[in-house]
Amino acid sequence: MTATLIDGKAFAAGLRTRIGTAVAALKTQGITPGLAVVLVGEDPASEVYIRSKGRMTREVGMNSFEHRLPADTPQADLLALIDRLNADPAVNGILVQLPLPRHMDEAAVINAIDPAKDVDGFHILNVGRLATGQKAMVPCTPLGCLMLLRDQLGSLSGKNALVIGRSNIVGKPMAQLLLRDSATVTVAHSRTANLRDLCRQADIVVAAVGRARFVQGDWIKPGAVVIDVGINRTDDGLVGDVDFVSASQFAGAITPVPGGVGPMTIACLLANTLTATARANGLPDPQGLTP
Ligand SMILES: Nc1nc2c(c(=O)[nH]1)N[C@@H](CN(C=O)c1ccc(C(=O)N[C@@H](CCC(=O)O)C(=O)O)cc1)CN2
Repeated sequence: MTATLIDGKAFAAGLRTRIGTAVAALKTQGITPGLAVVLVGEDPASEVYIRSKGRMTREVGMNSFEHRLPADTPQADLLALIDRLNADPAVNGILVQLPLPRHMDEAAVINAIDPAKDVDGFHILNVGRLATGQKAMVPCTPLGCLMLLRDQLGSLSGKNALVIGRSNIVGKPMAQLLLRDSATVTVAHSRTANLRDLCRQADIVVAAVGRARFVQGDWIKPGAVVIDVGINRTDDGLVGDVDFVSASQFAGAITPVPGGVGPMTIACLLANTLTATARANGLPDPQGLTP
């Protein structure tokens, strides 16, 4: 079998076009969504990501506010900036780019963001709302994976889904979203025994383990849908957590790296900013952008 390629780049472009249309309609009502992105320090990958976020925010017609702080910024100064952004009516979404410098308490910083403006969906209130099936802001990468899976499979109900990785950003919210869609979900991680056997039973594999080419082709159940969240910089360039060449021989469909999940992360950030703007203005959630 040779897998169908899931083109996340094209899907994300289509999503951004729909978002742009919705933003244009909001503007006729005098509402312009605004997204504030905060970068502390000079991590080169983060620099690339926030540049792309700024550019794509402007391309869909939203206002982009970029805040760059030096790596040795005291945490109190970052919290003071977040307070100002929370109070600013022109700002509908706030994102603090991760990772933060080591002297900062990531949870304290994230939980200082107004949950209604938490377009990353990392605030403890949004985490709890997602876990209990309430209306939440949903983390961008797993939301993007869910959109790709639904597009590929239609219904996820009754599918065996294996999430490899238990991070707060991807693994845990991904498991919640799959459960919400009535998949039967297993969460595996670096200490899981018999990972290969678990993988061979999965109709859906979401790999977010952070190890280059970790998931081998012969672990994949023939016909399974494989979503690769990994972004690993190696001597061969950027590779995912799945050994793409061998997995393509077994999977029914698979995301590439680059060009798979990554572009969906930024498109879903814009989707969440639009959703936050609609909610702040008492409007219904935009269609097809929330789980
Ligand atoms: N506050 C947040 N911090 C981080 C998040 C997040 O969702 N919120 N996720 C990642 C980084 N990230 C967005 O911030 C991100 C990662 C990758 C991509 C992407 O488009 N990747 C491309 C490849 C780009 C490259 O060459 O590096 C792809 O996969 O095709 C976008 C956003 C950690 N921090």
